[in-house]
Amino acid sequence: QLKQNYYANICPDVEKIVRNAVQKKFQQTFVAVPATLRLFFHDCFVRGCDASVLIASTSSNKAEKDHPDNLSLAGDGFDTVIKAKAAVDAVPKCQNKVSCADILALATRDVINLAGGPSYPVELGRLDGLSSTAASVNGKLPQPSFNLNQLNAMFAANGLNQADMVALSAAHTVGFSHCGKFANRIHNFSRSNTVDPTLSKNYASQLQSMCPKNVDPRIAVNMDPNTPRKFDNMYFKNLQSGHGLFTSDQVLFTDSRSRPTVNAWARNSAAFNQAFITAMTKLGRVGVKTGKNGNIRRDCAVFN
Ligand code: HEM
Ligand SMILES: [Ca+2]
Ligand SMILES: [Ca+2]
Repeated sequence: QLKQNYYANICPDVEKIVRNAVQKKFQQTFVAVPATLRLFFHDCFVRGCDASVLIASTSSNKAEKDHPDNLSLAGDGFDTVIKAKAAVDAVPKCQNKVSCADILALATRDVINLAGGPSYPVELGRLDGLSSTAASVNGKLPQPSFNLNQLNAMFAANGLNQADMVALSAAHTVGFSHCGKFANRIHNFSRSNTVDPTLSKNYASQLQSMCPKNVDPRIAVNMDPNTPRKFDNMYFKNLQSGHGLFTSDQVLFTDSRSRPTVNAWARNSAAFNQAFITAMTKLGRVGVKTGKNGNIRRDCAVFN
C-alpha cells in the first residue's frame, strides 16, 4: 500500500534531496527529461515499478536494459537516478533507506515539472525487485506500429484504461526517436502509398529529409516538432494536424474511439494535465513490490 508520506520519519527531506539532484542534472542536459520519463514507463510495464529496468547485465544474467526494446533508453535517465540516489545516500539518516523504484518515481515527477509540465504528489513505499531478465521484456512494451486495440489491450493489462493510455502517450511531447522507428511511414508505406496518408504532406517530407532511406541508425528526431523541450499539450494539436510521429501516436486521432479525447485535450491543457496526473499515479501503482518480494538496493544497478 503506497502512501505520500511514506518516508516522513525515515528520510523526511527525501523529496527535496531528489528534486535538487534532478534539477542539477536538468541544468546539465535537457535529455534528462525524456530519458527519465521513458525509463519510468519501461520500468513499470515490466514486472511493475520496481527498478528492474535499472539492473545491469552480468556474465550470468542478461538484464532488461539489454532487451532490444530498451537499448534506446538514453543513458541520462539512468544517470539521473544514480545522481539522486547518491544525494539521498549522502544523508546519514537516509542511507540505503529509500528504494531505487521510489527515487525513479520522484525523479520522473520532477523532470516533468522542470520541463514546464504539472507537478503532483507521488505515492511512495515501493521496494526494489529481485529479478531482471531481458526475456521478461518480451511482449510487455508497446510498439510504434500498434493500432488502438493493441494499445488498449497492453495498457489494460497494467490496469490503465484508454483515457490513461491517451494521456500517457502525450509523454511524446518531449524527446527523440530514431529514424528506424517510423521509417515504414515515410518510405514504401504500402503498395498504393509511399507515405502513410494519415501523415501531413509537409511533415512527411521534412521527415524524409531528416531520415533518408539509408540514414545512420543513430540519427534521431524530435517527437514534438513544435515544442520539443516543453512538456505541454502540443502533442494533441500535432495529432490533429497529422504531425503524430508513430502510427501509435497518429492512430489516437484517426480512430474515432479516441479522437474526442485528443480534441478535448488539444483544446484544454488544464484538463490534459489533470488526466496526465491521474494516469501517472495509476502507472506508479503497477506491480508494486512489498515485504519479501523486494528490498532496498544499495546500488540501483546491482542486486544486493
Ligand atoms: C503508447 C505507446 C507507446 C509507444 C508505442 C512508444 C514508443 C516509443 C518509441 C518507439 C520511442 C523512440 C525510441 C527511440 O527511437 O529512441 C519512444 C520514445 C519516448 N517515449 Fe514512448 N511509447 C509509448 C508510450 C510512452 C509512455 C506511456 C511514455 C511515458 C509516460 C513514453 C515516453 C517516451 C519518451 C519520453 C520518449 C523519448 C525518449 C528520449 O528522448 O530519450 N512513451 N516511445
Ligand atoms: Ca520493473
Ligand atoms: Ca512539447
